[in-house]
Amino acid sequence: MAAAKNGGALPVVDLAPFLTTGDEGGIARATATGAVREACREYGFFRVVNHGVPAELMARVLELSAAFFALPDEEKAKVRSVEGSEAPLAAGYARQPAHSADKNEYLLAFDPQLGFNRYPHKPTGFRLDLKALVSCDTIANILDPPVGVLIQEILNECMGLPPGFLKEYNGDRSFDFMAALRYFPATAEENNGISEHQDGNCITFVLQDGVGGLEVLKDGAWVPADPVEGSIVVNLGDVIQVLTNKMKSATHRVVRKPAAHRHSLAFFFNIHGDKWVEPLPEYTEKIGEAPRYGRFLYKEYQLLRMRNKTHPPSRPEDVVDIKHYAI
Ligand SMILES: O=C(O)CCC(=O)C(=O)O
Ligand SMILES: [Fe+2]
Repeated sequence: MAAAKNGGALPVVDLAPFLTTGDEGGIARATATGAVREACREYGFFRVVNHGVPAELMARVLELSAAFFALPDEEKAKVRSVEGSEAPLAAGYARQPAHSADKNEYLLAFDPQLGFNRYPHKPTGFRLDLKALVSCDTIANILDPPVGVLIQEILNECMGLPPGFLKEYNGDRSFDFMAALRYFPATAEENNGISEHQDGNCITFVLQDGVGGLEVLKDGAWVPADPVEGSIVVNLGDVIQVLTNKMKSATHRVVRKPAAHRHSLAFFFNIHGDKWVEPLPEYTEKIGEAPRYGRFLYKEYQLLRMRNKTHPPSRPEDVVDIKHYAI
C-alpha cells in the first residue's frame, strides 16, 4: 500500500542538506537542526526524509518482512531466540513470542555475537537485505550513509552538548537491536497493537509500511505518525530524557487498522548495560536546575522493564518506567 504524501501534523525534517558536502548547505543545515530541536521539544518524535537510505531498499525489506511473517508458524519458530540465552537489554521486549499473538508478532535481531537470535533464512534475500540495511557486524547502525549516527549528531547539537558527546557516550553499538513487527488487523472488539509506552533506550528509528497506526501522545491527544513515503520515524528514548533532564521520551502506541496487516521495523540505539545514566551537569548544576532523576545503571533499568513483561504487575501503577528513578 502506498504511503500518504502529506503526512499530517507530526514534523517531517528534510536531511538533504546534511548529505551534501561544502559550506553552501550551512543555512539549510541550521534550519533542519532547528526543526529537529522544535520537534523534540514539542513531540519527542519526528520523521526524516532524504536521509540517504535508499527508498527501494527500505521498501524491499518491509516486503520481505511481510513475506517472513506470512510463513507457517513452524518456519517462523526456527528463528526463535536460542534457548538459555537472554537478551536483558531489549528495551522492554520479552523473549521471542512463542506463537502469533492476537495483536502482533515480532522478530528480534541482535548482534549475532551476543548469541541471542537466529537469523531467518527464508524468505530468500531477507537476511541479506537486513544486513544491507543495518551494518554487517552490528544491528541498529543503519549504514551507508549512517543515518542513525547522523541523527544522533543533530540531536547532540539540538541538546547543546559538546560536539561528539553522544557519539562517545553511546559509542558502543553492540547492544543495539532491531524488531521486525507484524500487527494483525483490528477486530470489532479490539484494536490495540502496542499499548502506550515510552522507549527505554536512547534513540529509536522506525520504518513503516503505508498502513499507519503509530500514534504519539501530545498534550493529552494522540497525534498520528502517518506514513510518509520513504521516511524514517525517529523518537527519543528514556536515556535522552534523563541525560537532558527535560527532553521528552514521548508516549506512543500502535492502533491496529481494520482489514490490513501492518509491518514495521524498529531499530533501537541502545547503550551498553554497564553505563550509568543520570542528568548531565550541563542541564543541572551548570544552569542551576535540580536533577529530576537519580543515577542508575542501564542494565538494572532494562531488567526492571523486562519484569513488566515476564511478571506483569496486577496494578497498572506498578509497571516500571522511567518515573521509577524520578526524584
Ligand atoms: O511498530 C511501530 O511503529 C512502533 C513499535 C514500537 O513502538 C516499539 O517497538 O517500541
Ligand atoms: Fe516504542
